[in-house]
Amino acid sequence: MSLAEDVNAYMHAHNILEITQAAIKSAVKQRSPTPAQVMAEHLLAAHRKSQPKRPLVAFVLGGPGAGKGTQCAKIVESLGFVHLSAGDLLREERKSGSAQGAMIDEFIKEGKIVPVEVTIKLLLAAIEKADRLHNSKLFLVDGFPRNTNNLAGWQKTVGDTLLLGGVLVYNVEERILEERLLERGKSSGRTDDNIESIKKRFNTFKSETTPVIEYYKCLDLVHEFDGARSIDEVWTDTKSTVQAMVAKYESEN
Ligand SMILES: Nc1ncnc2c1ncn2[C@@H]1O[C@H](COP(=O)(O)OP(=O)(O)OP(=O)(O)O)[C@@H](O)[C@H]1O
Ligand SMILES: Nc1ccn([C@H]2C[C@H](O)[C@@H](COP(=O)(O)O)O2)c(=O)n1
Repeated sequence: MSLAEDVNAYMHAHNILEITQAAIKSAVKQRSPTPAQVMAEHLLAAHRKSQPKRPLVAFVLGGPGAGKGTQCAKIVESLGFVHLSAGDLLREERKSGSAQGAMIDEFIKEGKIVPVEVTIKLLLAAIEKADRLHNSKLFLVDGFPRNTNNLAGWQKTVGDTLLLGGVLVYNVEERILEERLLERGKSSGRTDDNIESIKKRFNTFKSETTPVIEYYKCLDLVHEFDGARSIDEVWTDTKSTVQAMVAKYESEN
């Protein structure tokens, strides 16, 4: 095959003429003073759309009892997300009775954050299972990343293979959180819904989770909510934020 034939075959196989013409059309249509930029953006968007869809992840953070699980349940019901709670996965793993289970038990009672190697394995297994069995593409990762160790583990293991659409953060003052958790503790059976563990969890949230939220604020990914309002009021804001996140994801992917 001659060089010219080889080039023609490559251009034909990859639709290069059609792709280029569409990029030129969009620059001309806009009468843009910077056509190269418009064409580059058009080509990039076309490339993104041609790639397999990366799942969308929204992290959900806030103090203990801020209403993360409550709002996640509503997002699942109304917007079709899969909800993965790091705390629930750890509590489930604790039941295994292994040495790891005993370690998790101790960390939870002490309000400390379990090393990320344990948590990330559980989260990724759950994401892969939902993607494989149900082709799920929308995930809420609740209670993660809780500290810089969680954050570094996510970046190292997941990186850009999943698309982080945003971080939902529920703000509620400690006095209200304490009331909610003590009330929940009457029936939850949780080993950390008692006043000693609650105080430790508050300290961990302030010293370890707040810096992670600040980090994501710098990346302009944080959506904050006043979580002290009624469940329905918080939901109204949550719903519109998550709907906008999904709309952006669908249009760009
Ligand atoms: N907006 C709200 N107003 C009043 N009570 C609420 C509100 N949201 C949640 N609750 C109640 O507060 C308790 C804690 O809520 P939830 O379990 O959703 O919080 P969480 O942030 O997931 O907690 P944790 O981090 O401890 O798992 C529950 O009993 C729930 O019913
Ligand atoms: N990323 C995480 C999430 C949770 N844990 C442990 C420590 C928490 O106090 C506990 C309960 O979590 P919650 O249900 O309140 O989200 O689980 C952790 O170590 N790492």
